[in-house]
Amino acid sequence: MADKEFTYAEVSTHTTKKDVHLVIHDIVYDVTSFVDEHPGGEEVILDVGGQDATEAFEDVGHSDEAREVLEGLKIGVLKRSADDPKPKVSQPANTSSSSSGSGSGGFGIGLYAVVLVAALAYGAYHYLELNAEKA
Ligand code: HEM
Repeated sequence: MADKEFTYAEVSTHTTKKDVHLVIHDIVYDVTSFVDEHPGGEEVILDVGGQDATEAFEDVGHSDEAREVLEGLKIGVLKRSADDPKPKVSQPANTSSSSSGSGSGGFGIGLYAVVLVAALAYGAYHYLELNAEKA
């Protein structure tokens, strides 16, 4: 049977003690029945109710037993969409433009060097040719 898909917007409407969903590793859990039993207290779960609790859950270093409980609470998977709150990802937007800028600068200097060497070689060739004619 295919997993039911939930959007982040749907999950975020379940935030009360009587109805709390959360997301861990892109899986959606209905933890309503477990809130009262949670050894770490109900507060911490309600704090991340309706949100992505992956970091909170993993930071504690929950046991395999905790993961088994989690397995039983699964109700579906998260269907990500463009306007979801994004996990923190550094955007190297400036890096690419500045590196291409310095790249073309480097190429420019290289090109000057090639032209200069060619001009010197051409000059030297003519100089030697003139000297040869004189002799
Ligand atoms: C539905 C998700 C969760 C389940 C099934 C769950 C389950 C458990 C279980 C079974 C324990 C006992 C220790 C262990 O077996 O690791 C525990 C402890 C604990 N949990 Fe959770 N937990 C969940 C979510 C969270 C979240 C989101 C937090 C947020 C910080 C949290 C914080 C803690 C803490 C601090 C303890 C340690 C309590 C103590 O040793 O006094 N848990 N959890």
